[in-house]
Amino acid sequence: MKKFSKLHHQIFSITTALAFIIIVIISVSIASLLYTQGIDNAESVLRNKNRSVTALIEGYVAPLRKAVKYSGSPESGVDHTHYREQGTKEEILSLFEILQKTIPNIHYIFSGYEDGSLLINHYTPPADYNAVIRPWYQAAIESSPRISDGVPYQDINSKEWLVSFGKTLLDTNMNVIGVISIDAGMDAIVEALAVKDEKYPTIYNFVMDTEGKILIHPDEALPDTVNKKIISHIPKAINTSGSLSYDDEDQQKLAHFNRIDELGWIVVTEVNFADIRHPIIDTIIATVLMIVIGTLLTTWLMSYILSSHLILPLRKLQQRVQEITEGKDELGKYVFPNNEIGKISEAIEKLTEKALVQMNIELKDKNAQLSTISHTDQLTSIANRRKMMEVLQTEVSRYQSTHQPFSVLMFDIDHFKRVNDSHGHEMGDQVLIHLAQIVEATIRNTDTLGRWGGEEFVIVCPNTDKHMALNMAEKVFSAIHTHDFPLQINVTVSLGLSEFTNEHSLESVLVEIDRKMYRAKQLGRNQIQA
Ligand SMILES: Nc1nc2c(ncn2[C@@H]2O[C@H](COP(=O)(O)OP(=O)(O)OP(=O)(O)O)[C@@H](O)[C@H]2O)c(=O)[nH]1
Repeated sequence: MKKFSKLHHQIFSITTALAFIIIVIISVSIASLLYTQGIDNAESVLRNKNRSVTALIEGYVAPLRKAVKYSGSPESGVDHTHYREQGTKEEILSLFEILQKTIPNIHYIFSGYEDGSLLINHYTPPADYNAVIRPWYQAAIESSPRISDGVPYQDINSKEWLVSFGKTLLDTNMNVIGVISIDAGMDAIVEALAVKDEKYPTIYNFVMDTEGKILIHPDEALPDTVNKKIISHIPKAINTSGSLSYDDEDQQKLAHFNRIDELGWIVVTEVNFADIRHPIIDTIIATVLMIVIGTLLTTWLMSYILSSHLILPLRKLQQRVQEITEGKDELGKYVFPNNEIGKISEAIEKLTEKALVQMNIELKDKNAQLSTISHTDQLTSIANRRKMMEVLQTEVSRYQSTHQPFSVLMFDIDHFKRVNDSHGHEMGDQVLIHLAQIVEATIRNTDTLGRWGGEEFVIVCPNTDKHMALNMAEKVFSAIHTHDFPLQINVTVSLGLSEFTNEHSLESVLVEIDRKMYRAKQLGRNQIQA
């Protein structure tokens, strides 16, 4: 039972070890897959957000820039070279009015001229106002002949953030005569940049210029500061976009950027790396946990099924073999399973039965040998005293039930000591053997000769009365007298005999015969006392 439990334990251990190997392999593969996928997902979220914000900015800015371009070009029907003339001034202001109505995002549209004058609707500049020294004017001069980059600034009165686009006005000789500029509110852009993401709460967007100076940022403290770390990772090639990661104050960041070079802006969408790592790790833990539980349950179930298919038949087989070897008369019902175990069971059973039969035969032989040994005198090979007692008891019992006569003879070699002393003990043995053979050959088949001890012999003669016993004794005497013993040793015996009667018991008849034999000795030996 213990061995089978061990087998069960081994199957369990092996399958569990296999399960762990499978778990480790699958878990590592799935974890790396999930990690890569998670990062890819986060990158794609960043990319899409960045693209949509960029598209929104471009969509917002495009009409403004077109308006700047248009209002400074001859297609507008206004000739700025005559900006000092009242008619032209009115035409310009009327154009500004129309554009402002057509494009609601325009906050201010105005033009400044080399003489420092300013043309703008609904605003009268102070007397000392000089357009030429204003930042928007300077920016347009710097960018000339193209439209200046979007320059964000905060309105002094309303504190509102605005972005300004300006373009130089040129005469036919390509000399600068002034600058036309449009200011637009940035609320829509700021709002678009500030939109949060549910999955990654730390995602935010911001805009910087090509030197890394932050132009628009949801954190109001950051505009005008320079982010050197990210700008060093962004390629210089114009209108490029891509993903990057960098370390910002112990925070690893993942970012996507989009250069809008006609504005001189770079739109960046970034997220704290920890923010994307956490959900990925959560997913990995949940998945690995499911794999562990699933694999362990499956393998344990398999181990249980395997064990019950393997161990149960083996247990039954063990029980069966035990019943056979213990020699149970009635064996329990046993159905041989229709598989290799069933075949082994049958073979073992046959083998066990065969071995048992063989064992029984050998046992019988051994018992017979043992019985012979225990009833035979080793030297003479005739019955020993134990056997003779049994024969006597049988005869006494028979006598008691049938009253058929039986007689007992007992004889002892005369002066046997002298034989030993003069010829040696081995010669004495030879004499004993010869004597036994002679007497055995003389008596009837139904009589039993036995060695009573030493040089004493007993003959039990069934169906023999005293008269017949005397005849038997004389025959024995004559045989001994006529036999040629080795070394011409003269062998005689003294014999006592009795017929068993009603007055006798086994003990008393033996005592009586022994006395008769003693008397024969005393009367000179070599004689019969009946
Ligand atoms: N060689 C041999 N001698 C035996 C055996 N058993 C008994 N003896 C000897 O038989 C002798 C018996 O001697 P005693 O009892 O003195 O009798 P005895 O010499 O035969 O003289 P009586 O019986 O008086 O005629 C002893 O010397 C025993 O050692 C045996 O198996 N082999």
